Amino acid sequence: MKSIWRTLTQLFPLLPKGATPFYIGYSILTSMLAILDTVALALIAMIVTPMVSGQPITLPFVGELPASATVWIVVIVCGLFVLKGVLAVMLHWVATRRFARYELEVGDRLFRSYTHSSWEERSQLSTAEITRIVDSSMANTNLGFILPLSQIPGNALTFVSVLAVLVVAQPLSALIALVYLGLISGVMLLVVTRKSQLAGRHNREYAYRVATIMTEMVEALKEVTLRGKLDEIGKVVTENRKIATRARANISFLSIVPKYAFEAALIGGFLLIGGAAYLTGGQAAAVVAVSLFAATGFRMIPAMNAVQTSFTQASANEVFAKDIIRELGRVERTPEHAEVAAPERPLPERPKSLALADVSFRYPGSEQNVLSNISIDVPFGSSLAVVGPSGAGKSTLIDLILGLSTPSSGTISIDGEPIQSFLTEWRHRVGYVPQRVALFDASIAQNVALTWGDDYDEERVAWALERAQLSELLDRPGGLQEKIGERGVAISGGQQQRLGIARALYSDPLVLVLDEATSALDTRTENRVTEAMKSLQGEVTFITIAHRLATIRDYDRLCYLDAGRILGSGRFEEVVADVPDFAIQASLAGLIGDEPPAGR
Ligand SMILES: Nc1ncnc2c1ncn2[C@@H]1O[C@H](COP(=O)(O)OP(=O)(O)OP(=O)(O)O)[C@@H](O)[C@H]1O
Repeated sequence: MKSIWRTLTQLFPLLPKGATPFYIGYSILTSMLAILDTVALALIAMIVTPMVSGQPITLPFVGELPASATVWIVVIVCGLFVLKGVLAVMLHWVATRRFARYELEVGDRLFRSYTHSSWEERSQLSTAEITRIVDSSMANTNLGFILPLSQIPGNALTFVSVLAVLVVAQPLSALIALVYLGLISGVMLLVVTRKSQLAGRHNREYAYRVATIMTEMVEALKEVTLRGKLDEIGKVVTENRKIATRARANISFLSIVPKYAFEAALIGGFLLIGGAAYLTGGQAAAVVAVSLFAATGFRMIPAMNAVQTSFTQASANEVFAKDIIRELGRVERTPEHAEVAAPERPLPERPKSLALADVSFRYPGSEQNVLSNISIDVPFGSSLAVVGPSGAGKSTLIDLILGLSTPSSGTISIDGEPIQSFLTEWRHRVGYVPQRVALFDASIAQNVALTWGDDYDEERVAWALERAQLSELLDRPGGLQEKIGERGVAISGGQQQRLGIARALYSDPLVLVLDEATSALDTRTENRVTEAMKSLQGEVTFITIAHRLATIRDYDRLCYLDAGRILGSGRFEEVVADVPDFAIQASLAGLIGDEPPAGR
């Protein structure tokens, strides 16, 4: 219980403006509805004894009434119950709408924080984790944690006020009911709440593992199928699902246990209270005590049950509330504009050069620099190729140039102004073609324009496809509107890569960054693509990572990276002359004489 309270008090300050007063107001209104219940029950308690004995009825503030007024009092009691029901439904309707609004707002905040976090932070989260944090965590917190807890004051008040009625009418019965029901409640709270907390944690953890394994399996579906690993994955999924489903079964079971335990307790209460009244006042007293306990117990027990159910539900979902606290806490610590700190300036209309000055970079949590003291000047309109062995830091360098990562030290600037000053526009003007183009289940045009709607320029899509030597796709029956399937399964690897090039060209790039962008193309198609892109030279700046050296033979400048340092830079022949390892590669590629330069 302590833990639930702590979680609730940590959560409230992080929720949208107005949420805390609303939740408190909702709790108070629910509690006030409980008063209607109590008034109705108090009326019943006041007419029970006169009904049995046939004496006149005495009501506070009203005075004495004849026994014939009983019928009217019963009508008033029924009216009060109906009124309470109607008001409760109306209140719940308003509340659920408001809760949904808070859920949306918090989800949006979390998603914005994800999209505005640093590239390194963003790339560490899996699809399953993002979905859980942004979508299901707040839904579960709202419906499974806050809503049940806000019902507790009302139900607790019902219990206390009905008990007060019993205290006035039958103090001994009230004392017995309090001790007896209190004991049962205490045991329930201790056992059921703790077990629910554990089941909630298991459910969240193992359901998430299942979602992660599924995503990984789909990513590697071909290899997994070929190696006959689908059954093995099936077993791992089943093991994890077994724990998750068992946890959900436990939550469901634990939420109904109190209901039956309290119902059984009602019978025990009759025996205890009836027995005590019989021993102290005889049979008539026993009948009155049992009738009173029946009237009050039928309200007290459901109220206790509701309190317990609220605790069970809140315990099972506390783990989601803790997720929200952790994530929203992180949002507070890193404001959403962390990445783009200052108001941005427009990018110079005709920028002259991109300069990296003494740039070093290390990944968060890593002890070593991946790039050290990199200085390069790239005049706009020229071409730069980054070459070097695997793991040298080429892709990391590209991420820095793209403005995705920020240097640990040193600066990247355009005409002397750090790229952070116009980061958003800079990113828009960079056309990036990765090794593996990420395609989605939409039309060719949508994939080229990178849009999930229909706000694209058909002519420009066709132009970009033509430049990328992909006009063949326009001949398909559906033309630009033809769907390419999930992850582009309906087109070949080379077509996927050219579609990536078309996507980069579509956005009118100032710089084209190609990361092994033609590796899946046959030599003829690669030549055609290279030739088509050459026509852009002078207008567009090319920055390319290439292992196939023939593609970058004519580049204005090559930069050879090894272990994060530049070992040589200049035109192709200059790097061949300066870097023995590159000379060997060039020789193996048949781009220079059979032997690497003598003495190297
Ligand atoms: N997110 C990351 N966290 C920590 N280290 C990383 C991360 N990404 C890459 N590295 C490390 O940084 C170094 C440079 O990696 P990078 O991908 O830039 O090399 P590369 O030259 O592009 O390699 P390749 O040609 O094989 O693609 C490697 O040692 C790699 O293990």
